[in-house]
Amino acid sequence: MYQVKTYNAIAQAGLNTFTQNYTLNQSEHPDAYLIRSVNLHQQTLPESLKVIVRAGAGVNNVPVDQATANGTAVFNTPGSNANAVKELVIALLIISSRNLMAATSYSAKHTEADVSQRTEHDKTKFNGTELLGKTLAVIGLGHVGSLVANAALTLGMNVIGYDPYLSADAAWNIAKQVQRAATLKDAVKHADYVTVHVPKNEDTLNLIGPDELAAMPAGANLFNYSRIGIVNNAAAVAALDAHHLTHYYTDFGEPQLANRDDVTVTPHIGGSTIEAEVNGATQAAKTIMTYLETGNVKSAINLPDLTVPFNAAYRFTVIHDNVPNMVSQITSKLAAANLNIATMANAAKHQTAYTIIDVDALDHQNSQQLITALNAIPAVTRVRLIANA
Ligand SMILES: NC(=O)c1ccc[n+]([C@@H]2O[C@H](COP(=O)([O-])OP(=O)(O)OC[C@H]3O[C@@H](n4cnc5c(N)ncnc54)[C@H](O)[C@@H]3O)[C@@H](O)[C@H]2O)c1
Ligand SMILES: O=C(O)CC[C@@H](O)C(=O)O
Repeated sequence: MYQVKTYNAIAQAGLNTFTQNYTLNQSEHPDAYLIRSVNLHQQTLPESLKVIVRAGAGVNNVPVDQATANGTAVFNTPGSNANAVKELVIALLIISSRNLMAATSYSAKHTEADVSQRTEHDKTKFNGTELLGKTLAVIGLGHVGSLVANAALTLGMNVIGYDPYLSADAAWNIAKQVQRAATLKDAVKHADYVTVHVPKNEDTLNLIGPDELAAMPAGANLFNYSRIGIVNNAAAVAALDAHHLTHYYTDFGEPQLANRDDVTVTPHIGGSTIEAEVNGATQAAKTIMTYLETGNVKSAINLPDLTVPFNAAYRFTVIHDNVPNMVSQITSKLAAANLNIATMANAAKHQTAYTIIDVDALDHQNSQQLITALNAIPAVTRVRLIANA
């Protein structure tokens, strides 16, 4: 029986994906965490923990280095909530261009008689502009950014994209009418609207700072539905005070953003739709089951891709440092245990490597000794033995 610990509100429909081999929130020694936004940075990860899956995109709340040192795989659920963010950003573009916040609350301030007499007179106060023909800069063209860019094209906008790290797979998702900018400043220099869809990491902290804001034309509107810290909020507030920026929309609050008519803070609702929450939880549950039951890895944050059909009776998986001579050290332990290898595969990503070894026969004593011997190799961080179900 595998033990899963959940944090945050995880959609029940997703949790229902787990088979009867899984129990939820019943053990002090979980094999897996299924999380959303909980901050795990203050936590010491339990030794039992083999995998963390973030239902959603951002893993900045996960101590990935600590997880790697603990031999814990980290995954997210790429794209599971991208459509939800796209729809929210498109809604905000329309809200922003048509002055809809003020216009839709107009009648609440008036009596019935007022409303009937004054609407025609007051309508001029709510004049807006159209998105047709306006320019949108999309910074980051991954799961969310590509959907936003394509949707904005259908509204008749000129779309400029900037993503120096765009993967070949992601590039296939972007309509050819999206113009490619060579630099971030080039992307924003004619933009009426700028929207940021990049991961939060050391390189993207303050990605939109004073210089990038200054590069935007006067009157631009800025959207941060990625993470706090990617836009330098102090610089954004200064640009609003100088009336250089018209409005700043973000999903992430901070005291300096409160009580301003030119700032809209939504309460981190980018991925908060029923559909996205079910998608994320379902994808996360499947990822946990695949990893725990087969050891196969696809698109982990801290492990290389390695998928081997599981046809043998038993599988050893070994997470280890990416250093020379590991494969021969591992195979020598198997040879010492008199084990015949049916299949073996190894892959590396950055400082970490991963080895899968399948064997057809194994007795209990043999297996325990072998696990101890493999764990004794200094660069090894996690050894697992999986019996084929
Ligand atoms: N508000 C929410 O609730 C919500 C929901 C989903 C995602 N997000 C956040 O949105 C962001 C994007 O999510 P995603 O699913 O599209 O991620 P993704 O990994 O699919 O795409 C990110 C893209 O950013 C690009 N990129 C990285 N560094 C860059 C840089 N310096 N300049 C330009 N591009 C850069 C990458 O090449 C990639 O194509 C993440 O920060 C994620 O946490 C927020
Ligand atoms: O769990 C959430 O609602 C946040 C989702 C979002 O921030 C993400 O990174 O996917």
